[in-house]
Amino acid sequence: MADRTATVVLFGATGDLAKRKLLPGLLHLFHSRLLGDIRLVATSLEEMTREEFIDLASRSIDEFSVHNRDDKVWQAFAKRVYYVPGSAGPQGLAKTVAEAEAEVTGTLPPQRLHYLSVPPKAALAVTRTLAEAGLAEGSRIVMEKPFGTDLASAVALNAAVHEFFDEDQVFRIDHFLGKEAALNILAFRFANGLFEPIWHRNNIEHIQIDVPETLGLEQRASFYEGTGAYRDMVVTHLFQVLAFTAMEPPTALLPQAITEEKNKVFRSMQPINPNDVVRGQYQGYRDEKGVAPESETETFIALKAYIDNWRWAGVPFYLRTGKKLSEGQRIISVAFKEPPKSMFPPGSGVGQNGPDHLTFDLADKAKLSLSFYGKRPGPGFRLDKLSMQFAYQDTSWAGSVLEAYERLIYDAIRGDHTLFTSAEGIERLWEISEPLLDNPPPVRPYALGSWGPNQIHQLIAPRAWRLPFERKWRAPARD
Ligand SMILES: NC(=O)C1=CN([C@@H]2O[C@H](COP(=O)(O)OP(=O)(O)OC[C@H]3O[C@@H](n4cnc5c(N)ncnc54)[C@H](OP(=O)(O)O)[C@@H]3O)[C@@H](O)[C@H]2O)C=CC1
Ligand SMILES: O=C1O[C@H](COP(=O)(O)O)[C@@H](O)[C@H](O)[C@H]1O
Repeated sequence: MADRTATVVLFGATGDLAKRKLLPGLLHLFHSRLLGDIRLVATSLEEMTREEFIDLASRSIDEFSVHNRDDKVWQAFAKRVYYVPGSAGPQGLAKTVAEAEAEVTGTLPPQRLHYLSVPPKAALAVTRTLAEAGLAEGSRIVMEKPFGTDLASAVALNAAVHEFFDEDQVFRIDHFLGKEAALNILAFRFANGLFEPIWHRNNIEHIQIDVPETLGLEQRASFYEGTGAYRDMVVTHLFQVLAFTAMEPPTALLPQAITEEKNKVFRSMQPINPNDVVRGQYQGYRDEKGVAPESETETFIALKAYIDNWRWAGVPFYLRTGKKLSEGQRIISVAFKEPPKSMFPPGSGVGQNGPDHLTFDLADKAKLSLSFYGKRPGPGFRLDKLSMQFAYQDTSWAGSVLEAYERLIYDAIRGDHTLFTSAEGIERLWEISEPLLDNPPPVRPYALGSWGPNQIHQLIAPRAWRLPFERKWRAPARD
């Protein structure tokens, strides 16, 4: 496959995601030579020339790429970039793709990958355009989340997509599943004999999946107003991460095996009870450009979820995410049960700093830590919370990390579905969301830079949110 060329047709090429992640990611894939030659056919609603788009791409890469730009590589890539506005219609698109592929050599035709980086409401129109342009057959299509906005729309969207594309051509992307740190959950759980034997309700008291953001709307008000934090982050990323954390050992590192185990988790999830949900809206949100003055869209959500199976019955999973919060973090905390009896006398410190935790930090510079009680040196028996920590930055692999979108585009071009989500899984997640979507609790205001509305403490009591950490992570040796 490495020498098979690819044509990436990027819809929504002038949008936020394309500028921040996809254009820098495609340049990096081209530079890394993981794939054969790449052509990019960019398209959006904006009327602009090819030169103007290349200029936009160049500026985006300068601003957002995490890799150093090599000018020679950029010049070579820019020659492979084409632009066609949506107004050119299916024929115009087909013509530009033909032009882009005209000089491609090789025994096999280029693998076409259509990336739909467009708002959910535009996805269907784009699939129709592709079919009318004769670009559906033999191609692969990447669909961005959220896949629909509720069960009915997800079912309709899947059915409509299947009119033009077979399921094996469809790659529903969830970039959290492409993050190295998320993949490391699988490695940690299933490549070691250490933790899996205790990874269940007998030993685990609760789990937190906490993804606060300091970011605001970032010029995405029109998208966000109709979406909100639950659809933008929970029904997508946080539930997918939950599935990696909770699933049974898959029989193989293969798409069907992984998808089946994730779907079993989703099937076992109890419907989300609106009484177990706190919705919030940051103060000033309604004054943002593009936001309705009486908007009820939540910019924050915290909830309690249950997986009703043998492994997890009765273990609460607390999920939290929101905009304009105090810190940007992506943390999974696994809280272990405390020992049933303690020989240590009151005042010795045992249990005073919460339970033992295994913590996955899903940041780009991923970390992992295990906290436990240990003895403080000196006379008597004073206990304190200690931890063992691992950071990718401490290893010689730090430079090998592929950004999540790079990894997933690479997989999609090669036809590997392992890290993509299935129609069945998505529909089940909308199904368990119905009670909440039908009957959402009121949105409560929260201060900018806070951790959300006060009600979050009642939601988790008698436990406590782990973020903010009182104790700092050890700084990685290398940065
Ligand atoms: N931004 C992010 O951080 C992330 C976004 N996503 C997902 O990516 C998708 C795009 O998001 P984002 O880039 O933020 O959105 P933007 O609103 O910034 O960009 C959307 C792009 O789609 C184009 N577009 C809009 N309507 C149509 C249409 N009917 N036909 C063709 N093109 C159209 C827009 O063109 P024009 O500008 O000319 O109107 C624009 O280029 C969404 O599904 C979102 O959920 C997923 C993960 C992260
Ligand atoms: O999908 C989305 O994810 C980003 C957060 O992703 P990250 O990789 O930067 O953590 C979020 O800001 C955005 O609202 C959402 O659409």
